[in-house]
Amino acid sequence: MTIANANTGKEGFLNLPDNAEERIAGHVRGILEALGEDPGREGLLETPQRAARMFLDVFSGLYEDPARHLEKQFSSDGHSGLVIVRDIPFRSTCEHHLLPVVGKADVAYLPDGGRLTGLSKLARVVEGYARRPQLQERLTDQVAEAIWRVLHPKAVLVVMRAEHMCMTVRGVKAPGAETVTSRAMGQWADDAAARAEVMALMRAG
Ligand SMILES: Nc1nc2c(ncn2[C@@H]2O[C@H](COP(=O)(O)OP(=O)(O)OP(=O)(O)O)[C@@H](O)[C@H]2O)c(=O)[nH]1
Ligand SMILES: [Zn+2]
Repeated sequence: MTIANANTGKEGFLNLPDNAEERIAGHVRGILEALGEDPGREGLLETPQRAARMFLDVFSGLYEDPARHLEKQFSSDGHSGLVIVRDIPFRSTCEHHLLPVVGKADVAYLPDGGRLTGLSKLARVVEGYARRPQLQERLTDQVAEAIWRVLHPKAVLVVMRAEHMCMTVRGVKAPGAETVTSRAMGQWADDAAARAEVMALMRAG
């Protein structure tokens, strides 16, 4: 499915616009010129094209549906306990400043007696949504909602911890400040004690 804005819709993704790399490179050249730099000097000659490839790489999640990774499912063979994959590293980009966000995600779900997905698929979903201009809150919601929608579990909990370079290299300059966001769905949204238990397991040594 293709929709107008991948980050305002709950599902879907964009088509890569025509000549995207060339157009981005032209704008990067314009930024360098506006800064008073000389885009013709040796060190900057290939920078517009290189930066364009970088943007297309870090925003590649706009052009895919990350939830599709969860469609690869298999039988739980009777396992009815929860599944946690923790400390999944991710890199995203804050949509306000276009600076990196670097962090870790803990993803947990309680299978509904039947289907499991591959562990790596949970990391692929995080990666896919992270590769968009993001708010950490929206990223957290998108990962939780994709698992809820595709796997139909009894419960989902996603916790993300990240450092925002826009708070580190500029502005308030608070290196080391960590932003923590969470989204619980299903049983864990309603049951605070169960949610606390999962959070304790996420952090257990
Ligand atoms: N809620 C939320 N805020 C974010 C995220 N990433 C960046 N921000 C914030 O977005 C805000 C943008 O605020 P503005 O006042 O418009 O921009 P600014 O003048 O550059 O703000 P300062 O960073 O305070 O200098 C800042 O407070 C950032 O810290 C995020 O993932 N979630
Ligand atoms: Zn920012």
